Amino acid sequence: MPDQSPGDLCLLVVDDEPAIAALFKHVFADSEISVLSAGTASAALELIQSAKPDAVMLDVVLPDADGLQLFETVKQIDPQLPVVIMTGGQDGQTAISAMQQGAMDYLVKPLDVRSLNKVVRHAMEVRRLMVEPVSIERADSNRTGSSMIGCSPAMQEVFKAIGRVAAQNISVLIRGESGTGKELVARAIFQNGLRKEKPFIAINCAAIPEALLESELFGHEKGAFTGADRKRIGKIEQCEGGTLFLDEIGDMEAPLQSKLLRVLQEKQFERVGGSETISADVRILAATHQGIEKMCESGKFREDLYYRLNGYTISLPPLRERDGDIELLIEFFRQTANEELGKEIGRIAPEAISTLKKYSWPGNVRQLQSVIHQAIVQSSGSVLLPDFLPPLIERESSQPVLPTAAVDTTDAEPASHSTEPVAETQSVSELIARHCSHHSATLYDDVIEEVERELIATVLNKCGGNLTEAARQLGITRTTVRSKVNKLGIGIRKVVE
Ligand SMILES: Nc1ncnc2c1ncn2[C@@H]1O[C@H](COP(=O)(O)OP(=O)(O)OP(=O)(O)O)[C@@H](O)[C@H]1O
Repeated sequence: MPDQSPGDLCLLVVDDEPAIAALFKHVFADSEISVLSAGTASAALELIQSAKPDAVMLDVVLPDADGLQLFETVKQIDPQLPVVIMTGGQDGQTAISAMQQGAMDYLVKPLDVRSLNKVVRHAMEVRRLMVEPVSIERADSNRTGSSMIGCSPAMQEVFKAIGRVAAQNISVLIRGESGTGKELVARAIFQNGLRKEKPFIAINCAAIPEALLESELFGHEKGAFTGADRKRIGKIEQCEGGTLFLDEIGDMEAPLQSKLLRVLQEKQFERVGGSETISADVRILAATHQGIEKMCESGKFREDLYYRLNGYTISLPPLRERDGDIELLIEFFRQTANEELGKEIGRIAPEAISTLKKYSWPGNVRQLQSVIHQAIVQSSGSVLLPDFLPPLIERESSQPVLPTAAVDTTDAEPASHSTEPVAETQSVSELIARHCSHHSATLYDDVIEEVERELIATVLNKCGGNLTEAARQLGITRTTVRSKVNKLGIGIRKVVE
């Protein structure tokens, strides 16, 4: 078995054709994913128990067993292990049966590197969401998984609410601005719920175009629309008995809202283009950063669906309203960034902490995490000084505090905004020189990330925070702009969709 470092992910490829395993080994050669291979079902079962892979690629035809039978056994050993079925073009029915039995996805041979890469990375993320424990308020050094930190009264209420609601089989609506920790809450509910041994599937409704979202959720029959050359099993069917997390539910369009309502009320649905009624036993957790009540008033969101989803609501406060949490989170992210980057920044200078505390954190915890990470990348020495913080933080913190009404709030109408580029005006060569002077081992990623952050913030600023217009000017989709804003922790006071 290859050496595996603790943070490494492990993929098991089960196929009797050595060329297939060789292809996977080649594709992930320089990555954090180590590839193990098995040519028979019995070898696969042994490796699943001994090496505990994070995902399995499974050929349906094996010399000593039928792939689908093996899949059933794998499910009994570990029902949360994502399994991707690999089939020849003519095995369509097998792939469908596998999906109905709960396989995560399938790939048709000959495999193409792009879709293989995408499916494997998705499987790893699905596994992470299911098994990475979310511990509440424990930031100790033996941590494995994500911690949810917070000592503020508002977060204490959130922790209590998670405890109250997790073991009840009801829908939960999780509300809060972007980056406040909604996904963490969803995972904590799942992990403490009655369905914790069953799958947890997350779907970001804003990240998938409407037409695809319907078939992603409900599946489709062959010929349901142009391009539907095979029957497809949707996430609701795959998630049978489990928990489905619908992130950004406010972005779901009306026809889909009706279909989802039926799943909640009658526990039934039909695949796109199908007439067979399928029963659905899923617990729905939904999240939104939008003012759903206003969307109900304006007819954009079905009121009956809102009431159904809102069996219980957990509202995450924005970071700027969490007294005491910023210091805890700064310390937590200092430790995690040190571990991740192999740095030894022992403490954060009191001036830097006070600057960070004065900032309004429109991107919430995600933005704070990104700022600390970025500052630690750039720091030399053992103390993080204010000089290593992005200029925007210093600039805003030295100004009088803005009234709360001027910043983005979940229920506010899209209005005025203020999006600022993160870095001071500088030439690209200055930016590169600055990064080079930190002798980082992630120079490429650091520079590209800063350029991306600067570019997107500048264009958004120019477009008055209008994501659609910014996307048009940048030549990328609105979904991509939005996910970059989140990922890069770009501070926006107001997003205009
Ligand atoms: N209380 C917390 N303690 C530690 N880390 C946190 C906390 N809240 C959020 N985070 C971290 O911040 C990042 C963003 O959290 P998460 O994705 O859960 O936010 P979100 O509200 O779902 O965002 P979005 O609406 O943009 O999807 C994650 O890396 C998460 O681990």
